[in-house]
Amino acid sequence: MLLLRLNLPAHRGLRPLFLFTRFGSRQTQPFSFESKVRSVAMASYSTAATEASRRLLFRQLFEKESCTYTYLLADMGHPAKPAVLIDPVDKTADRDLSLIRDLGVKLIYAMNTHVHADHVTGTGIIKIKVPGVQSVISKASNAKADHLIEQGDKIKFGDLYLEVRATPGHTLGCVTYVTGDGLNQPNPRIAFTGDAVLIRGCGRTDFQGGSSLQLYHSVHSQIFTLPKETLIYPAHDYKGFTVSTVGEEMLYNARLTKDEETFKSIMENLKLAYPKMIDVAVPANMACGLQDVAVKAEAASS
Ligand SMILES: N[C@@H](CCC(=O)N[C@@H](CSS)C(=O)NCC(=O)O)C(=O)O
Repeated sequence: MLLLRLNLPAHRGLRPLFLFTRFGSRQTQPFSFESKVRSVAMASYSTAATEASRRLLFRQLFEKESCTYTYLLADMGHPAKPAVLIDPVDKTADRDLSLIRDLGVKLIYAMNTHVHADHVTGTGIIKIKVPGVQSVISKASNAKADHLIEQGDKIKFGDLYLEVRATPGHTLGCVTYVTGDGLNQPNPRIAFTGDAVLIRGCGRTDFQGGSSLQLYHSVHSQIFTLPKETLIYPAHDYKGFTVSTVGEEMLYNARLTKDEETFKSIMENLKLAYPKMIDVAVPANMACGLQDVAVKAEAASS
C-alpha cells in the first residue's frame, strides 16, 4: 500500500492530504512536474472517496461464447458485505455463485442493463439457487423483474450505490449503472454501460426498438457528460479490451466521436448477422431468464 503526501497549493486553503493507493510502496522520490500535475488532479479525491474505493470489491468476469462481461460489486466495509451482480449469464451462473461464496459476500441484486439478445441471463437461475436475491431491470424494457428501475433511481448495496441512467438506443430499455456521486462513493466513478458504449464501439441498433439517433443522444447526454476519468466497463468485448474511460472514448471511439449523421450512416451499414440465440434469448430474458418451469426444475435439482 502506498502512502502519498499531497502538497496542495496553500492559496487554495487546503492542508496536505494523505492518500492510500493499492499498489507499490511508500513514494520517496521528490515530486516531478508530472507528479505535481497528478497531485493537483488527485486533490479532488477526498479521503472519504478513497476509503469508499477501498471498500468496493470489484470483479470483472467473462463468458466466452457470447463475449459477455459480468460484474460483481460488494461493499466490504459493511458488516453484511452486500453485493450486486450486473449482467450474469446462465452458462456461468455457477462460477459466479462459487466466487460469491468464496469471497463471503451476500448477493442481494442480480441486475441487467437490458434484455440481451445473444445469451440467456443468469438472473433466473441465480434467483432459484440463492433465495432472497432480487432481480432488477428497467421499466422501459417491459421485462419482468422484482424491481423495475428508471432514470435517477439509486440501487443501494451497503453504504455504496449505483445510479441509474437511461441510455436507450441499442434497445428501448437500456440503462447504464454508474457508481455513486459524492464524498463517500468511489472516485473515479465507474459506469457499467451495457451495450450502449462498447470499447471503441457501441451496440447495434437494428432490432429490439433500437435507434441510432437515440443511442447517439443517450451516450452524449448521459455518459460523455460524466467526468473524463470515469471508468467504462461494457457488457461485451470482441477484441480483447477490458476497460476504458469516458475521456478515452470521447477521443477514440470509432463511431461515437463522429457527427450524428455520420454515426447514423455507420450504424446502418454494419451488416452484422443476427445473434445466433436471439429467438431463445429475448423471450427468456423478458422473464429475467425464468422462461419455463422445466428450466426452473432442472436448475433447482443441479
Ligand atoms: N455474433 C454474436 C452477436 C454479436 C453482436 O451482434 N453483438 C451485439 C451485442 S449482443 S446483441 C452488438 O451490438 N454488437 C456491436 C458490434 O459492433 O459488434 C452472436 O451471434 O451472438
